[in-house]
Amino acid sequence: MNKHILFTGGGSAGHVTVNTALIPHFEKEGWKVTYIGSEKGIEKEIITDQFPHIPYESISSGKLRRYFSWKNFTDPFRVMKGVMDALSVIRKTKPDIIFSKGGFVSVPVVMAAKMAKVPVAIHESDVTPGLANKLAVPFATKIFTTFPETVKSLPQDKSLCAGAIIREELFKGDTAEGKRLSGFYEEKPVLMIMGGSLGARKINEAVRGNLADLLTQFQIIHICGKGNIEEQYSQKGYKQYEFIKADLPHYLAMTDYVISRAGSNSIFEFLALKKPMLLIPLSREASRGDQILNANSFVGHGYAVKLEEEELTNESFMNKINKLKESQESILSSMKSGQKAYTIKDMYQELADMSK
Ligand SMILES: CC(=O)N[C@H]1[C@@H](OP(=O)(O)OP(=O)(O)OC[C@H]2O[C@@H](n3ccc(=O)[nH]c3=O)[C@H](O)[C@@H]2O)O[C@H](CO)[C@@H](O)[C@@H]1O
Repeated sequence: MNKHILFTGGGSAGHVTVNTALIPHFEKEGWKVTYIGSEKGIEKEIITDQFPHIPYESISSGKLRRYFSWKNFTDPFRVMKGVMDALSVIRKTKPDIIFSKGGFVSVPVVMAAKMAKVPVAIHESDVTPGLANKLAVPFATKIFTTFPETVKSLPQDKSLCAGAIIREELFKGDTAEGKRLSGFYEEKPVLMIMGGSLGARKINEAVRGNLADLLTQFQIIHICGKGNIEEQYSQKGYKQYEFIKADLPHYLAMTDYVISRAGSNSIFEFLALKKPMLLIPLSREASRGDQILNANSFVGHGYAVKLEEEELTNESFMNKINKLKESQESILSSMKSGQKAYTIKDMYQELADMSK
């Protein structure tokens, strides 16, 4: 009988892309795949769009907030309902292993897996574990991390660094196709701006505030997030997108420099594709500060230039872009001798060995 793996993870694309990287390999090896996500999260759109044939099971899920909200009182009940929903999917589908990429929807699934005695692997992409994965750790059989330093803050007997798991299609981009799609045929270098999978208002403002100056130096692909396209800025050499799906590899292939938030998956993708990057991490005010640690680690390795959001002004933005251009050679040379990560095949083997 075919083996069966159940994936979970969602809330933002960063909690889905590792799953989308692994799913095709499991299918190629003849495994049956099921996905558990929330009814309204971005994971539903990504999974049902890329893998329409895979059963997508929605469960109830609360949001894990670090701030006061009346919903904090009702959400524990949603999480409990989520555990019961997940348990019923697990009992019905009988997976041999569960792989969780984190995000709040994954917590009930990991809890239910322990109750159903199914082995669970979780993957943590950031330097410090997110709240969802922190809650999941006691229920996990094994924990894989992207950054080597993360293992120190986890139970040693079940944690190991696998590195970033990167979608194979990202390496198959075609520069000519990127140029055709964007209509960029000038000699100027291409700058891609990616404000995280959900966009970033402050970065969008800095780009638009300096647009005339930037366009003298670059052709620009600006991924600005859902609802953030501002048509009045559209012009030759400046293309705006809410989110790029299947064509992302082509746009990346023609890209010379990147300006980005410091979400773990994105920055490891830029590293793997050798794109010098200016990182503007999500501030400590708006998050637990994980992106600042991710960015510091990359600056420390010589892969990136960093600008803190608190210091972001039109002037500092342009200064850092100049620094990025000046550092191109040294960044590319650091990237050549970078950390080696697990391949999709290595990760497949680890998970296959863990399954019942
Ligand atoms: C606001 C927030 O909570 N951010 C977190 C979230 O970031 P976020 O969801 O932004 O995640 P990442 O930057 O890690 O990954 C984004 C993924 O979306 C893909 N992509 C992005 C734009 C696009 O147009 N098309 C596309 O396919 C990227 O290639 C990448 O694979 O998860 C990361 C990994 O846990 C964390 O480090 C971030 O702190």
